Amino acid sequence: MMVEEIKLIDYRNYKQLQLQFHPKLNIFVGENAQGKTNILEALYLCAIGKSFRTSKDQELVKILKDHAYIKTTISKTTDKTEIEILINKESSKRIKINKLSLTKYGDLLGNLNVVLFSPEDLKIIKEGPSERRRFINNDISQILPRYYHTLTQYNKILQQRNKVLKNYKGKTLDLEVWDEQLIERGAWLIVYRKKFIKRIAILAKLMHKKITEGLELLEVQYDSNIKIKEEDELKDIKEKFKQALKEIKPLEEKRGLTLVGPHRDDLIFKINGLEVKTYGSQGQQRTTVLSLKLAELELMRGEVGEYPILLLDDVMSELDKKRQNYLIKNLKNVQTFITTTMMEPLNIKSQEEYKLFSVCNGEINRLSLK
Ligand SMILES: Nc1ncnc2c1ncn2[C@@H]1O[C@H](COP(=O)(O)OP(=O)(O)OP(=O)(O)O)[C@@H](O)[C@H]1O
Repeated sequence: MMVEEIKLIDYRNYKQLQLQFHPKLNIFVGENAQGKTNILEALYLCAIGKSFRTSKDQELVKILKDHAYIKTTISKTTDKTEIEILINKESSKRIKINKLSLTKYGDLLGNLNVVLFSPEDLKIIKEGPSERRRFINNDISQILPRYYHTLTQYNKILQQRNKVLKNYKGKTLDLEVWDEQLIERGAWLIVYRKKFIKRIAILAKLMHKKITEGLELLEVQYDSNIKIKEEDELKDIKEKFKQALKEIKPLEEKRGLTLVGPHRDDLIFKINGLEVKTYGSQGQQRTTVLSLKLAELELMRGEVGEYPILLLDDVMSELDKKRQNYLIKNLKNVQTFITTTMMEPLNIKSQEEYKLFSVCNGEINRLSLK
């Protein structure tokens, strides 16, 4: 799939903008704080429905304005889709697909698939489990919108269950109603995470092996606090989740919190048997993320039948020459959007293969390289 065109009105530092994109490679070059990432953010917003930088939609509206408008035209092998988002500073945003308003924001997912790679992604390796869960959730939700709906329901039930636990005053607690619902949704989420992680692990291992010319073996493992096994199916997972809740109940009553379930899942990354988070060098951590991103592209293509678009926000300068070349070489069939402050690291030869845009203070001009 590809984005043919974007229109922005009063979005971030753009007053009015209309751009036609190249089907393969689009490069945004400019100094710091000119509006390069804002373009990538607008594309991401059309795919996921929220920014990757803020949870506050009002921040996306140009200062001193009341509304922001974003429109993208997406073309796929079989059809075209128009996504429009109107953000009002005072109320929630409105989304339209082919002129029809969406009632549920989750229905946006799957219309435009995206993989984002930014320096922030190192958090997937370095920081706490919530970053890794976000990575898993974002990806599966794009491939399988039902996953997003189930996750939303699970989180609501979890909140309610936690409220009951928090108000526990030493009486016998009857959590059965909450447990049933939690297990129903939670086990389903675990099944899909298990499938997703198994596939991403195979692909990431392959990518990593190629990038490191066979020197490093990358393993991605699912770390669930419900002791599930490879062969477990939905009914086994439900049973184990139920048992785990039963065993942990006294501690949950003491702590006033739900302590087992997919909201506590994690991922483990290992290179040649050693955990990347603890023992990996900066370079190994970056390469692990690169392998993961390339794996995401392949996985989405396998599921959706078309490559997602790829947003590379300021990451090229962080990779060494070998990895940059590997990345560019592997993106032949993927519509890619790159932001950069310098052109040199990109090492792209033919002008036919890309569109180059210069970004300066919320204005964009097309450039050609001499
Ligand atoms: N709501 C807003 N209204 C007006 N301007 C905004 C708004 N939000 C951000 N900006 C401006 O957008 C610019 C930042 O844009 P962006 O994050 O795209 O920069 P960039 O070109 O990617 O920079 P860098 O190379 O430093 O990452 C800043 O000048 C900031 O003041």
